[in-house]
Amino acid sequence: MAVIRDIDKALFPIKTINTVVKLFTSQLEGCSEPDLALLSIVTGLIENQLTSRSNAVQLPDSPETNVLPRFELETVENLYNKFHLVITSSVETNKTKAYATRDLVKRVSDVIWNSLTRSYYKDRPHLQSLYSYLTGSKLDCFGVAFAVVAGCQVLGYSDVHLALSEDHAWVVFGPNGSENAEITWHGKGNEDKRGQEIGKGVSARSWLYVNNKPVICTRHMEVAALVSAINPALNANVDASEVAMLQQELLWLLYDLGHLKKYPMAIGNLGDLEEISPKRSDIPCSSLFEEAIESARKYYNNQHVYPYTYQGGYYYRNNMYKEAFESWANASDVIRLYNYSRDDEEIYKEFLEIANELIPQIMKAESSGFEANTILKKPQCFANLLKFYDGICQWEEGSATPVLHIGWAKPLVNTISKFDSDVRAQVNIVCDEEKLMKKNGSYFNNNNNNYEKENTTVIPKLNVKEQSTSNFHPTIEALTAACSEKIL
Ligand SMILES: CC1(C)CN=C(N2CCN(c3ncnc4sc(CCF)cc34)CC2)S1
Repeated sequence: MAVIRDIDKALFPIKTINTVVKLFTSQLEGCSEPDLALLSIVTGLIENQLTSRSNAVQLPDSPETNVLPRFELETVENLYNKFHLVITSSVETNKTKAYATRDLVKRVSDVIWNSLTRSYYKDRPHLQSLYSYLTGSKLDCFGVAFAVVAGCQVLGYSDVHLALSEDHAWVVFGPNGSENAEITWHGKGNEDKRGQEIGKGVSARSWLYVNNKPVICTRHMEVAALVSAINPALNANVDASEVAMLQQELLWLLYDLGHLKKYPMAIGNLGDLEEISPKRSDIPCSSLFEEAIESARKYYNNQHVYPYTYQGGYYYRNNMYKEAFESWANASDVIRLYNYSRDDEEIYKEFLEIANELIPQIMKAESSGFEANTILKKPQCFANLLKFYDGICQWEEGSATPVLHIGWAKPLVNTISKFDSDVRAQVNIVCDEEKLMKKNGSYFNNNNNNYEKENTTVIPKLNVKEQSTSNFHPTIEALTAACSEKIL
């Protein structure tokens, strides 16, 4: 029989957000390993109760007094014991080995996989927690990965950990996490590769596997992943504010304990929540977005895109268009060195929205009134715009699947031609050859981490004063030339 510690039982029935924070603190600080199953059941229970139709929208006042519906210990204990039973009854528990094996990890994945509802809408919200698994036999792709790691924790394999890219999850296991395995599906209509090693072939060059720089979680970072995966959405437009407040309080707890240092997306999630409802005046959301970028540069050799799109989105929402262009150019600087593959739809949609929705809206806003400080007069903005497009062109280069199509060209030409020729004439990008050595062995195989060395940044040197040829992708070269002849 599984046992929930007495110190945690004393916190039930849970009635306020602060009590949940105390439970997490007790798990994160008070014991050797936080109990993933317990914490996922508790957050899943609260999220599902507060985002289901039956719940009227109530405005919370504060974590201390914020009243939640009562969550009884018995409810949690029953689900907790059910998970332990599902796992221990299906996988032999005469644990002999110190480390997990590929066979063991695959068998735990099979237990979860074969107990899911036959067919259901996989992208529905609120399918990420063990509560969803245990009460509805439904999990999304992240939820399956998390359940497998929680299952391996139940079996006593402390070497099995969650590995996270920006759009996929798998596990590492064995001595120093030297082994890895797929344990869930990815995307639509793709055969799952469960049990296999992580992409060795072409997929290793796709953004989906972040050039072998995934976030490798500790148990505490797996708690950060389950908290990040909390979804406060009541519907497409409204969030349940108590759930959002709970997520924000738990992310601050994890941040203050240092467990977000190597987790850029969790820092970005906290930044988004802080922008909506600031809780810590000493740490503005803008500095959280910067921290996420610094973390990705320091620990993941700047191979992650989302830290820059978190920041770009923030600047865009706050009408800081010059800064948004710089963030998006930096995002493009990351994607340029990957090969586009069919597994990369999520980041494709991200760049498509920036290029064909956000930037055109900015150009419209900037060329409507008599903006005194318009970005249309700023060479730096034009330069970052070209860098943005050039990175996408380079992303396409050498890829089996094309990225750009005519739908990209119209907004692109429209945007470039909004800048006067005298402004465009001031721009010159001197690209660093090493940076452009795309796709040959050295960049993808070298381990010299350009971002670990202090202040060593390998980025195109931007010199907006002198004239000189640039090494743009031919498409950008042609478009820029066409602009100069005012053909467009
Ligand atoms: C700038 C954005 C469009 C805003 N939200 C973004 N995300 C929301 C939160 N996301 C995440 N947040 C924390 N951890 C993870 S692990 C993962 C891969 C599947 F397991 C995704 C993800 C994904 C990215 S990127």
